[in-house]
Amino acid sequence: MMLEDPSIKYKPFNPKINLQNRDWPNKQLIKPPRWLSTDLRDGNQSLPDPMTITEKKEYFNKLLEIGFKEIEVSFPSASQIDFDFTKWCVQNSPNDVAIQVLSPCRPELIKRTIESLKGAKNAILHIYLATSDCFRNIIFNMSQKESIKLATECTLLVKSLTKENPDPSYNKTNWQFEFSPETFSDTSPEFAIEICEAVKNAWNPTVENPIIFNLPATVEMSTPNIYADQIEFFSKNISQRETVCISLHPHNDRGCAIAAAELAQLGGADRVEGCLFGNGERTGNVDLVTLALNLYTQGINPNLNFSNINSVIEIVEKCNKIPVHPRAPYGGSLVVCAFSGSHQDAIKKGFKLYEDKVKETGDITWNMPYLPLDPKDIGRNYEAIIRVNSQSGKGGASWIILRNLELDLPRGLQINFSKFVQMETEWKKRELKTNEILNLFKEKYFIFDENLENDNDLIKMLDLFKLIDYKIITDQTNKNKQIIASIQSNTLDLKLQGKGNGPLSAFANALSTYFKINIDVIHYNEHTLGKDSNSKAVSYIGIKINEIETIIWGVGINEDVTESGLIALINSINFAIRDNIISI
Ligand SMILES: CC(=O)SCCNC(=O)CCNC(=O)[C@H](O)C(C)(C)COP(=O)(O)OP(=O)(O)OC[C@H]1O[C@@H](n2cnc3c(N)ncnc32)[C@H](O)[C@@H]1OP(=O)(O)O
Ligand SMILES: CC(C)C(=O)C(=O)O
Ligand SMILES: [Mg+2]
Repeated sequence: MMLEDPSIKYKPFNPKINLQNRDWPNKQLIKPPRWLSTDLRDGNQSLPDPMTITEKKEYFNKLLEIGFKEIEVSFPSASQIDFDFTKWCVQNSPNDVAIQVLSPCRPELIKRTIESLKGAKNAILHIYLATSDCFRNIIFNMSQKESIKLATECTLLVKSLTKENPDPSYNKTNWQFEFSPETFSDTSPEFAIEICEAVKNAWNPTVENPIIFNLPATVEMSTPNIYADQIEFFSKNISQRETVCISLHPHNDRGCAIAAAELAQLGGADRVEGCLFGNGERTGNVDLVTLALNLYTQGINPNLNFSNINSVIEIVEKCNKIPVHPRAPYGGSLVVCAFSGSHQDAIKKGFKLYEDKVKETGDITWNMPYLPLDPKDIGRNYEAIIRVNSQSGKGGASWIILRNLELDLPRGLQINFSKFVQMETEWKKRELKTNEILNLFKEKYFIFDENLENDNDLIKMLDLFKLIDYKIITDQTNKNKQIIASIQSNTLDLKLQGKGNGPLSAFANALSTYFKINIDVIHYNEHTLGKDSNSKAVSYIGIKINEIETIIWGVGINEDVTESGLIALINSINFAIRDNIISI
């Protein structure tokens, strides 16, 4: 049960950090960090079913494809799979990629770990020892002094077995060394410096080959500004800073890992360790996809390529056996979808302006309501952005019609169609899929293809009038038009005649006479469909019958623009017959 007064059980985190004049709040991120993927180690160790070798290989190859140059591939002393996979990496990783492996500060495990790297071109040997009071007291019963001694001895052991190892199987490797004062986020800042100074002295790094101090938020203890302070304090107080690479390893216990990683980079960090989509112990490691794409949307190349994010998600889900959350930043399946009407309206208008601007000026600067990233940049198409349910407005359905049928519906027709869509979503109590919307549109406005059997059955079932033939005669004296047209339904075969100042008004008059109604053409517009010489024309017509307020819409498509208008008019009559506005 939650306590009414949690302060009797939980104390506020206070790292007692002595940082005067902190610099990080005035800085901005201007370049990407060195990235390390720990998917195959920290991510893997947190899975209910750790990856098989086959899965690890597949994952590793995807990490290479994304562009990772440092990959923590295993904990070789943990299992034969990890050991064997490390050996596979030694054989198969490209020359410019460093494989990293982890071992606790336990000499026998360090020896086994280094064995797995025999023959590697580039390797990072990573050891860890928890340094916080809590861990030292509860787990190891070790004083600060004893911890420094163990860390130093283990570093010297690593040194003798790696960069100072005379064995030719080891001395050709380009060795880097990483030390993690595990639980750094809960460690006294002064003690973190003290133990890292001892390790640094033991390793003896150079500017060309710096030591990596990985400063993990093993457990996220506080708001991200505190982590940034801890990193800035470390960065300002560690000696020979130029021989040190400061690495971050934020976990996400409080849900702030992204912010912590970003602010801590401002605090002076050079490198970030994390996992794709934030897999990892408990609430996970920091999500490298989000960090990288956050940089990208600020105009900074992150050096990681997520041009085909779906292929990344596929591998991550398959190998981790954990789904990527539909709302995961950037990658989640629902992230580039708008269901709500006002969002759809804004996105639709934004796209229209953007596409026109690109066409006219070549300027591709992105400035889109609700979409911080162009979905195409990560391999997503625009079709899926707008989806339609009961929360949608006219813009959503008309976007889908535009994108799929190339029909740029006039506003009045959009409003008219959206009422049918609304009824359908409420009746079905769910989202309408693209095909359902397209079929609904075709059915409501009779956009049938006579070459399709199904469509032909519908034409017959609905008893629609079709335009069979027509002739336009121009009166040479007053330029008026006369139309002689044949229209046909299942039961009727009609020859109609009418006059007007154009083919449309002549046909409207012919129909008015036959149906004994008054037809007013209130709206007409047309555009071409497609871009080649065989393009068809589409016409949209809005009519009023007997001065009734409701506008009845018709759509017609034909190679000939005049004929498309006549078909649109016939379809508006079909619409009126179906809705019992006129009877035959
Ligand atoms: C924060 C992190 O993610 S750290 C990485 C954690 N990852 C893993 O643990 C995955 C792989 N681990 C394993 O396969 C196993 O735990 C092994 C092979 C490392 C060790 O297995 P075991 O020898 O059976 O020991 P066990 O797992 O029970 O570990 C506890 C022992 O290690 C000691 N230990 C724990 N952490 C550390 C450390 N950082 N440095 C040194 N010793 C440590 C404990 O004090 C304990 O010693 P004790 O048995 O004398 O009390
Ligand atoms: C081993 C270390 C770096 C770790 O995973 C952690 O502290 O979270
Ligand atoms: Mg970790």
